[in-house]
Amino acid sequence: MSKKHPIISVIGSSGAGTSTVKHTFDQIFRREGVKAVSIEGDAFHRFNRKDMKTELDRRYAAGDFTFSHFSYEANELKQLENVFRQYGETGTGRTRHYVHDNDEAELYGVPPGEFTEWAPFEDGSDLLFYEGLHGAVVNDEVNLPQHADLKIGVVPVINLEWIQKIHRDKEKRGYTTEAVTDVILRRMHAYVHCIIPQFTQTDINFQRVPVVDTSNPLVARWIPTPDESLVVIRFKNPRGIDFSYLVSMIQGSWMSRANSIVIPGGKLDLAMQLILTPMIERLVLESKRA
Ligand SMILES: Nc1ncnc2c1ncn2[C@@H]1O[C@H](COP(=O)(O)OP(=O)(O)OP(=O)(O)O)[C@@H](O)[C@H]1O
Ligand SMILES: O=C(CO)[C@H](O)[C@H](O)COP(=O)(O)O
Repeated sequence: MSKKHPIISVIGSSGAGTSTVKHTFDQIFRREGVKAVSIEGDAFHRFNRKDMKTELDRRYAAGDFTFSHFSYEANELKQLENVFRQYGETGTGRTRHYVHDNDEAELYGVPPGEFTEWAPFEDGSDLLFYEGLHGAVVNDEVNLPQHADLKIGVVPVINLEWIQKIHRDKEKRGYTTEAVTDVILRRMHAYVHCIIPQFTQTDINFQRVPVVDTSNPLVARWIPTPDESLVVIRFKNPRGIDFSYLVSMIQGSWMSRANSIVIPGGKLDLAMQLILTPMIERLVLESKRA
């Protein structure tokens, strides 16, 4: 936690929708005049695409079938923790980009599967925004949530998460369904051990639930739309959350537990604005007073 230089950490598996959620945050930052600097979790992968393949082959030959981008060891989590710590203390730090596809290659001038050079954050930011796989990991080496002031989980139910990943990886990154299915299978061990434990560390989880049949996610022809889904929003600590205000403002919503509200999928953006804007305002106000 850093009152002076706050950090927001948005955590989700690959294809969960963290980049989509970042868009909503960007709108709030713009409207509220908040200057944020951002980190993508993929910037902290340990290997470029070619070296990752070599490392995977080496581990396979040695009988390790559980290694993947979800594994702690495939990522520079200590470096990430150092960036969180440094930003919290001084408001400075650095990041880079992992380039996934040709569009990003054109944007960053680096081929797909490579990293850009490290570059310092712009000076004078109000907060740091992280979005990625590992922003709330606690293990023997790191404790990331202790540095973050607001932790958000983006966790569609698993069939939907797979559909979102398969469609995004096919359309934007040029992979086949079979290749994405292999990746999902290979990542399952680390999904259970490295990804999901984080969602008990998060302050708020947004869980999209389809209300159409997704029994076979591998053959779904499109991603269930917002109108074909509900979102469960769960607050770790419901104290101070004005549920009656939220339920009255978000048409069609209801409380399913004392700390959870269910909203129609199409109201996700509105719900995020209503819930997150005052939280972000408070973080920035307190940072200016610290
Ligand atoms: N609320 C939503 N409603 C409908 N589609 C969504 C929603 N959230 C995400 N998607 C779709 O799911 C796919 C994956 O989303 P996104 O790129 O945001 O995932 P991600 O978590 O950032 O993935 P990665 O970390 O691997 O880059 C995209 O095609 C996106 O349009
Ligand atoms: O989205 C991901 C993790 O969040 C990617 O799977 C990871 O960054 C590796 O990318 P690629 O398979 O394109 O080299």
